[in-house]
Amino acid sequence: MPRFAANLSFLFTEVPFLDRFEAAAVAGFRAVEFLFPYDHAPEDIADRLRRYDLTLALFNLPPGDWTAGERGFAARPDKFEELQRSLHTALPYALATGAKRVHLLAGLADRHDGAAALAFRRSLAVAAHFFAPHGIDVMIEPLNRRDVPGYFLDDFGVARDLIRELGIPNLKLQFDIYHCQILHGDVVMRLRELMPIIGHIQIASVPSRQEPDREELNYPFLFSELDRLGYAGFVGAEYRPRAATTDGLGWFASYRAGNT
Ligand SMILES: O=C(O)C(=O)[C@@H](O)CO
Ligand SMILES: [Mg+2]
Repeated sequence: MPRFAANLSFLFTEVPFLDRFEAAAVAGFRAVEFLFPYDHAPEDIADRLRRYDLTLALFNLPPGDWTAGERGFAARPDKFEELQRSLHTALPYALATGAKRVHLLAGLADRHDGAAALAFRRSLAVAAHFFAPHGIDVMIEPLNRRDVPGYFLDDFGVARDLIRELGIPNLKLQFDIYHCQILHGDVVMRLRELMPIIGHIQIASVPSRQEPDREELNYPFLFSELDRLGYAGFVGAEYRPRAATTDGLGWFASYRAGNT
């Protein structure tokens, strides 16, 4: 049975960020993830995790100025120093919380631009080697072009080839099923092919990015496929609830008891 993590940047937004940990625990989650913890001290986040007996599955490295549209800088040759600083910003959060996965955002850049491609490879290697001594895996996640126009990493095949070519053991794929379905479809065949390099999975309905209980994808089938494939990692619930978060947790009810 998949181990679900509530994404606290998307779910339980009815309450302030630090109160979402309790809300997730009360709803039956044993793990959480979120985009950015940087408005809070690492100790405050670690305290909430301890208090509610939650595992932090994943968080993102700093993205730059998110409200101004920045989406990271791994593929930005002009922002290599910022990328290096971002690793040092994130590390205390990972150490304080015990998180074993971080997501490295690629940034907005042309995938066919040679300098951007080179910068991306270098950033992946630098980030993976930076986190390796701490037992932390670095994820890269292809994002669909409709939600994030101009994002450098918008193809699962490109991500796969890069991870395989670089061959760094703690560099892995963040397989967001929502993005995969929009970009390529054929989700099950891709899960089967890519399982050896997948470090984290996320879910949402397609196309609305809401609860994984209707629309294009048959999530109960996908969850049992993850079991058949022996996936032992986390599945992040990264969707925008249609109404109150707790009203939309019907999809989770039958998994709740087994979510240890
Ligand atoms: O948008 C997504 O999907 C994510 O997982 C985010 O972390 C990208 O910023
Ligand atoms: Mg995602």
